[in-house]
Amino acid sequence: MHIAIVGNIGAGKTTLANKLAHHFNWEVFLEDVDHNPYLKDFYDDMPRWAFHLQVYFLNSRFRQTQRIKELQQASKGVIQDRTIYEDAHIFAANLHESGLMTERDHQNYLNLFQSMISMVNPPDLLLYLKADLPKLISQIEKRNRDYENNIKIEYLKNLNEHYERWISSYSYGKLLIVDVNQLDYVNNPEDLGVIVDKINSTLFGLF
Ligand SMILES: Nc1ncnc2c1ncn2[C@@H]1O[C@H](COP(=O)(O)OP(=O)(O)O)[C@@H](O)[C@H]1O
Ligand SMILES: Nc1ncnc2c1ncn2[C@H]1C[C@H](O)[C@@H](COP(=O)(O)O)O1
Repeated sequence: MHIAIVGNIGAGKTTLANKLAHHFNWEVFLEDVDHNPYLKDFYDDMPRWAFHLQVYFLNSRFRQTQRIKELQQASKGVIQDRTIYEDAHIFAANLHESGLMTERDHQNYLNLFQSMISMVNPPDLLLYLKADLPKLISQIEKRNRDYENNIKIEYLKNLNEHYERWISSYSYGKLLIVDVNQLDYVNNPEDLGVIVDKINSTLFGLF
């Protein structure tokens, strides 16, 4: 079983991934943000570093999907924090449309993505954490990563629009949309229970 949690920056993916992995006693695969050699430079100068960052994320996410495949073959459950699909359909697409990645770099990137994607298994369940801008902003502030302090509201808004479009056409497998605007699964165990029930119902038909 493989559940992938998707959503905008600050939506609460990592927090939920850890809690669900604990609840189901499954392996968790997180994004390795702290060792990313391009992220800080990217936020300082997006046009300069967009392509480098996307290639870095694509490769690290692809390697992760191959490790997830091995665990699935061993019948182990996996919770994944963010997917390779988001890199291409959300982030790279947004950078290109916003004029922050050139047509040439975007085409080059997409060719690489197409070569890789045929070797990626979609998750059994895609769990989309839907959050409005005020929730995203307050949670990014709460996390307080210095390089994210200057993220523009427009950037988050554009990403949210890409998420809405992508999710409305997602067809690789089961999909669960959870509106997290009013949920606080950090402080309220009942809110985590609401999500666990929805997952059980979508995946196993329980409840
Ligand atoms: N539903 C929630 N309610 C309250 N705080 C949350 C919620 N989800 C996440 N947080 C807090 O918001 C911050 C960002 O969450 P995080 O899981 O790192 O988001 P993401 O991985 O989607 O970028 C963290 O400080 C986390 O404790
Ligand atoms: N593909 C990506 N392009 C640009 N930025 C990305 C990409 N994937 C992740 N990021 C950024 C967004 C955040 O600043 C960090 C971590 O993501 P988070 O949503 O907080 O888990 O990396």
